[in-house]
Amino acid sequence: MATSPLLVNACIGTLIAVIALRAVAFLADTWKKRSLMKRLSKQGKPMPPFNMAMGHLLAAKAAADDLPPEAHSVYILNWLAKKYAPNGAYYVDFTPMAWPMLVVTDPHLATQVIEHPIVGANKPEELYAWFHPITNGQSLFTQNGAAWKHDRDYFLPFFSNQNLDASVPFVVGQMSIFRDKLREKAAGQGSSGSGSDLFVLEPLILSMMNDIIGKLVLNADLGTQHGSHPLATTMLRQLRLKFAVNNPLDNLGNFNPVKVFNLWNNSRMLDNHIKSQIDARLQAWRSEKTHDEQNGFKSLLDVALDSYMGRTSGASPTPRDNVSAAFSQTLCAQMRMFFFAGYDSTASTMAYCCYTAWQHPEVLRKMRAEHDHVFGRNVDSAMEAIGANPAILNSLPYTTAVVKETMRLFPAANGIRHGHRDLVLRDGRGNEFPTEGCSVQMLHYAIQRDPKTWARPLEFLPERFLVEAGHELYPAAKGAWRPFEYGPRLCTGQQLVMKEVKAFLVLLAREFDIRECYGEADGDRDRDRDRKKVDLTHVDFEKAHLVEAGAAHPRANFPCRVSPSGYHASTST
Ligand code: HEM
Repeated sequence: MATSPLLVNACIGTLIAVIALRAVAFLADTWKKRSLMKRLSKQGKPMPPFNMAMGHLLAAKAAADDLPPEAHSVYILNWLAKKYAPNGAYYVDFTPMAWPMLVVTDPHLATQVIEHPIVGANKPEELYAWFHPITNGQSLFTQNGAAWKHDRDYFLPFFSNQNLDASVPFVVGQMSIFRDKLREKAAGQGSSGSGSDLFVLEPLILSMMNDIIGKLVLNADLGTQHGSHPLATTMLRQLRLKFAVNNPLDNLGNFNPVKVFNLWNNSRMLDNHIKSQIDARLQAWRSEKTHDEQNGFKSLLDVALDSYMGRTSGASPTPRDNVSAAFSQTLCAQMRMFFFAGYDSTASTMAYCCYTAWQHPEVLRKMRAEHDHVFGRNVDSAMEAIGANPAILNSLPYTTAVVKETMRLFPAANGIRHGHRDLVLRDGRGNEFPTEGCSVQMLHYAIQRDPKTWARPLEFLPERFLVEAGHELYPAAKGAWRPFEYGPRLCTGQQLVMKEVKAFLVLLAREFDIRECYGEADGDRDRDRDRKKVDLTHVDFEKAHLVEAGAAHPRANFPCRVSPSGYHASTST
């Protein structure tokens, strides 16, 4: 049957109308944002050179051109801050790549943000689109108000110290598998005779963290340290796609239909995996009704199902017997978020600890001595000791300082809030920074390397976290160290992270020597570039500078060689 020309015309007409309407809405929105920046610019507020057509995109391009090719966008913001934010904050508008922002690089101003009763608790709406490929729905990262409080209550019991400590034996068990892999590498003694063959460390850490978080969050045995698992590989593929381009001007790639399809397809696969795990845990929950309570820790998913089904919630007198479709959808998005948040930034922090600690022999010496002191000289028994008594991890002040100093220099994330007309930030000299109409981005990288706050800011000095106020190394401002942010929206996983990273260092520090091999790994890259050297000036000369891959990660996945440290042999005399 021939299609009616009228119908075809109607379809084409509708399509054109939809496209036109979207274009008009887009232009109106861009105009509104540009007008705000123009007004702020006229008021003399600090910002890069502005024009109505391009906003600050040309300034971003100038910054990006000055940076190594893969550098994380925090370096663009930091580069602009050095030029345009003499008083600790500046405005930028990268629409349509990002939304108008007040970028804060001063801890006093950041403290005003998170202490504000409205702004301190509110995330910008636009963040939803950023997280969408990862979560496919609202999650604690993006929710606000009653919805955020309501959902958060499902998950908080998981993060009790008691439950986290109960998970530690499992965590160290997975770390031991990772340790065995490093032993194999170290025993291999590569062709150079100076440690293992060159390899990239971060994927091994990511697999370990996948397995840990798969269990802690989803009660699933992913086994990625022994082989691949579709949940982990799909999440990784999704992150790679999302961050395939990191020059702000290249982000137009998001309009590429193939990329859009692949993002959608990965998202569908992630939903299927998580939903089947929710169903599996629901079945387990039902059958456990007639069995004993679980021993040990409870996974985040089990905790949430418990709360929802009314089993542990005094608020709901009548226990439910099934999950609603709406709750299932919410839970799926939250689980996707927790899976990502749980493994990605922690793995990055662990890789950075290997980069920082092993480059500083004196730091390594002190950390090893602390481990000897707390665990005795038998390296193998330390993990058992931690499993048997997780609280022992609280007796490691120097190791804690190493982790904190690493997170100061290489923060995996940032803090962001939604501005409000009631909040105008004020610095000590009376400069004012209205927040209405902007997201307020607290740039951890800049705040944590600010020379006004930190003595010798680019040096790796764990001692700064051990000295008293008044000491030269003591940070000169409250809120200067904020990798987990502060206030009501601070990181829910902070305690878990600290336990995991400290255990990780106890596992590695005395047994291995780890040598970063960026120079060697870059040999090929530099040859490809006709030996044109990559300029590291604006990434503070860090070979392992941050790149965008979910959370911020060390460039090139941290190429290194490992070898047995011979530590105890050398200290036994
Ligand atoms: C090194 C590891 C981690 C770092 C550096 C980190 C950093 C952060 C930061 C900076 C925020 C606040 C964002 C903002 O203020 O806009 C945050 C929020 C959050 N983090 Fe983490 N995180 C880490 C690991 C984890 C882990 C292991 C989990 C859970 C398993 C987790 C769960 C969350 C959640 C749920 C939020 C949102 C809190 C809320 O708004 O209620 N994070 N994280």
